[in-house]
Amino acid sequence: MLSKYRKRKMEMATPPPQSSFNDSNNSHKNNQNGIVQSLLTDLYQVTMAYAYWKSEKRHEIAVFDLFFRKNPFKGEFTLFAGLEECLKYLQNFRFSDSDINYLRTILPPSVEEEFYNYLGSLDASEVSLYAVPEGTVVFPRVPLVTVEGPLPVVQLMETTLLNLINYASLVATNAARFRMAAGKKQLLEFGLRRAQGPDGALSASRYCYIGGFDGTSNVLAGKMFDIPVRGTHAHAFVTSYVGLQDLKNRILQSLQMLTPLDGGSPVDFVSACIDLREEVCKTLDVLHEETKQSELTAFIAYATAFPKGFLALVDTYDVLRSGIPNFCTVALALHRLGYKAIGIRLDSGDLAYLSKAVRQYFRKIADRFEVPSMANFTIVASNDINEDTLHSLNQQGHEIDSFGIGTHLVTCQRQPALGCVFKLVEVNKQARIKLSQDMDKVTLPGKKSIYRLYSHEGHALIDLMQRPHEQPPDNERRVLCRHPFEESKRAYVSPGSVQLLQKLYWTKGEIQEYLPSLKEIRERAIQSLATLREDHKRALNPTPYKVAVTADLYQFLHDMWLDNAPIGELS
Ligand SMILES: Nc1ncnc2c1ncn2[C@@H]1O[C@H](COP(=O)(O)OP(=O)(O)OP(=O)(O)O)[C@@H](O)[C@H]1O
Ligand SMILES: O=P(O)(O)OC[C@H]1O[C@H](OP(=O)(O)OP(=O)(O)O)[C@H](O)[C@@H]1O
Ligand SMILES: O=C(O)c1cccnc1
Ligand SMILES: [Mg+2]
Repeated sequence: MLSKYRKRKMEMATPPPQSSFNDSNNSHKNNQNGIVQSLLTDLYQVTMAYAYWKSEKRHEIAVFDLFFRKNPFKGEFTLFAGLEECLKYLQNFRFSDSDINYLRTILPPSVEEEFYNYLGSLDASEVSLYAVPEGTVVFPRVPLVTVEGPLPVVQLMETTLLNLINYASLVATNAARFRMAAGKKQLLEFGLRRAQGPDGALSASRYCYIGGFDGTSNVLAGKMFDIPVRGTHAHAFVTSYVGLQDLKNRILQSLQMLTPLDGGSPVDFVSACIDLREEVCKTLDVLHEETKQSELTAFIAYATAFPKGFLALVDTYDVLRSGIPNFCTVALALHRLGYKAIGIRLDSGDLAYLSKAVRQYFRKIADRFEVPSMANFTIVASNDINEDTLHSLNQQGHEIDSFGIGTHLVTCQRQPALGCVFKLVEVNKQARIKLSQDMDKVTLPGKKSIYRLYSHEGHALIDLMQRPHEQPPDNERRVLCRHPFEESKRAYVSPGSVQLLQKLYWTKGEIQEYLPSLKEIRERAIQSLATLREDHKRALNPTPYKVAVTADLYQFLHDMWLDNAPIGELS
């Protein structure tokens, strides 16, 4: 059954009626982040809009490309994310009376009143937005989004669109890298407490899910985005208990009694655990005096509260001498009442060594008590885990089933920003170019059609940009693909299949495409990454994926470059 939040999301896929563009309250609509609104921009966009308006450029039709120049994390791929938020931003794009009143207070008094009337009349109905589908793997210089519309209007959108895409794509890519490192193990995002503010945290939960995480600890993200929420418990829970006496009064009030799964009379769960403790310790070669009774108390309390979901944090005192014997004691007592404990979490120490040792202990318990499933208790690991830790753990061998990852994932500590830019490529059908000493920063002028060429085996081979009037590539024809800047780098490609990368997502004030659920985007990301050869995805020194232009676009670019580059004078 669809949850009510999912249903709301499905409704969002249908564009709102035209009249909704003029609603006065443009935030909190369609589940959109309330901070995302027209004023969430840099002042210079507004001042440029005024200067455009004053110089009668308001009807000029501009085309801007949004792209990045370098893949993050020393990798050779990026996952594109944030598109749905961009479309919702376009739906709501409008300056309210209070926005305009505020702008009056920050712009100079010389700004003409007529400009404010103009701002008040703006919406995104004359704007068209083309984009690569969210969750697609993308590469440097390829326009992820192309926006066409009146020059001042599209200019006003630059910063917001970049803001919505930069972090979303960065953290989704980070998550995808953690996913590749973790193989099929469960990945949980635990970043809320470490993220860059509440909005950073919500974005992280949402886009890590797209990138391949299985769930989040962030409850609000679960509610808003229909992401599975998961969690264990903290050290505070363990250290808050002093000993079994903490439970004594409660026993009298029947609070630590536990009813067997199949019904029947409640049993004294504390005594059930105490009865098992000696034998568990003997099996694990631990003196029962070494186990912390306060920890056992905490575990009993947690298991009584969640007999079907008992997972214990075992590293508060000593994993092997206390945490594991105490966990096994409670797990066996639960088992005798028909319940299955889930497992344990390790949050310190050598996670490879400890997980293997813990697995051995579980096997001993499974053998001794003849409960084979106890060998397979889930082992969750957390504590400052990053991508390299995952690779290292794989090399060492480990027995971890699930990773809880916070800081490194959501803060993208290894590379805290993706450098997406928004560059003008055409005005009134005339191509524009931005030159730079740095070749990588020269823009590709004009509107472009973008294709992904696949091998006969289905691997992505190359992304090809061409001028709009050129014949699209097809699998009947060998096509010359050129490096945009380096003359000697070129190759003929005979594709097995060809995909047009960008779709028209927004025009005439309406969303044009079905907006997939997060789960569907996540699925697309998995499929899109699967088309990428392993050598492009490997962690160390991956092979760059080729991004090319046709001979026609190459010529056009270089002619424009020469036309626009000033000729120096030596003296
Ligand atoms: N087997 C391992 N191989 C590589 N890295 C590991 C391994 N086990 C743990 N780590 C990482 O090593 C670091 C250990 O950090 P640190 O020494 O601060 O933690 P700790 O002392 O074990 O625990 P804490 O300080 O949280 O009580 C963590 O980043 C953890 O993810
Ligand atoms: O390590 P991260 O990848 O950020 O994952 C989240 C961390 O948050 C929790 O404890 P917290 O760090 O708040 O306290 P602790 O380190 O003292 O256990 C949890 O136990 C993890 O260690
Ligand atoms: O549920 C957990 O174990 C959890 C949640 C957030 C941070 N650290 C751990
Ligand atoms: Mg920690």
